[in-house]
Amino acid sequence: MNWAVEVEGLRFAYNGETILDDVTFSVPRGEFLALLGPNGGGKTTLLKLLVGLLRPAAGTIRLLGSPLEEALSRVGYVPQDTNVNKDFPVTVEEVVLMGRLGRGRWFGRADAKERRAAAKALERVGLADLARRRLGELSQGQRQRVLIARALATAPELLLLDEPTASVDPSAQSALYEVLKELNGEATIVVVSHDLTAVSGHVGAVACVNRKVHYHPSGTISDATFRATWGRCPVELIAHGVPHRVLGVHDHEEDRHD
Ligand SMILES: Nc1ncnc2c1ncn2[C@@H]1O[C@H](COP(=O)(O)OP(=O)(O)OP(=O)(O)O)[C@@H](O)[C@H]1O
Repeated sequence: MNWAVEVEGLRFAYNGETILDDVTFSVPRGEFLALLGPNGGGKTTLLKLLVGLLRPAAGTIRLLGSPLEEALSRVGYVPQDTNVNKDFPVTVEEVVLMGRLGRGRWFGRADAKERRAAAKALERVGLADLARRRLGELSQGQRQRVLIARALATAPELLLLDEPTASVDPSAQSALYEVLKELNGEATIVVVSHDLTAVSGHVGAVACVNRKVHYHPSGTISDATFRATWGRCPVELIAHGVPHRVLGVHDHEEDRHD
């Protein structure tokens, strides 16, 4: 099997408090995987481990068939926190170019090819008109889209996104998932999301993260896993009409939904 992500026996603790415990799962290349789970379950921590921002206490991580450090140049990462220093004088285009240029190069020296790649990435997230604007002048949702464009500009083989649509309005949200779906033709995608409706329409697989990781290749979560992850049957999490392909069939559904 050709794997995009291989995690084995992963353990991580913050200040002695175990956040992820003996986590083992693999993601095949070409997958579109959503990481779901309760607040504080460890989703962001897991992504940070996958891009080498945190080091595990135990276990191994391989990406794209190579040890993590060797693969990172082929991996794109969109972090959750898009807050920037509003006075930092950097334009939208420059931020996107930062994704493309290697270490030791200044973004002022980008050549025409790199600028075209940046422009194309901005176009894909619907921000072509804002290329010359200062990042600090943008709304949070727009900044989130700039960070996605920065990751797209590197043409990653594996793209990891941490709640990329958290501050994006509903129409831009589905547009972004369409972009991700299109990109999925070229890259394996792992996205953290709380938006089950958006997730259910687009992803192929889901993984529930809460100290452990339960991977579901078919995109269906069983009632037992839901309980193990959220600690209860989360009937209130089920948006009406969300396909059960993602949510699975719940014991109480017939009683509580009409
Ligand atoms: N820098 C840190 N120092 C200490 N504890 C941390 C730190 N960052 C996160 N934590 C703790 O680790 C746990 C997991 O946090 P994490 O952000 O990975 O969860 P999450 O599943 O992404 O949550 P959410 O859905 O709220 O974004 C939480 O209990 C959190 O308080």
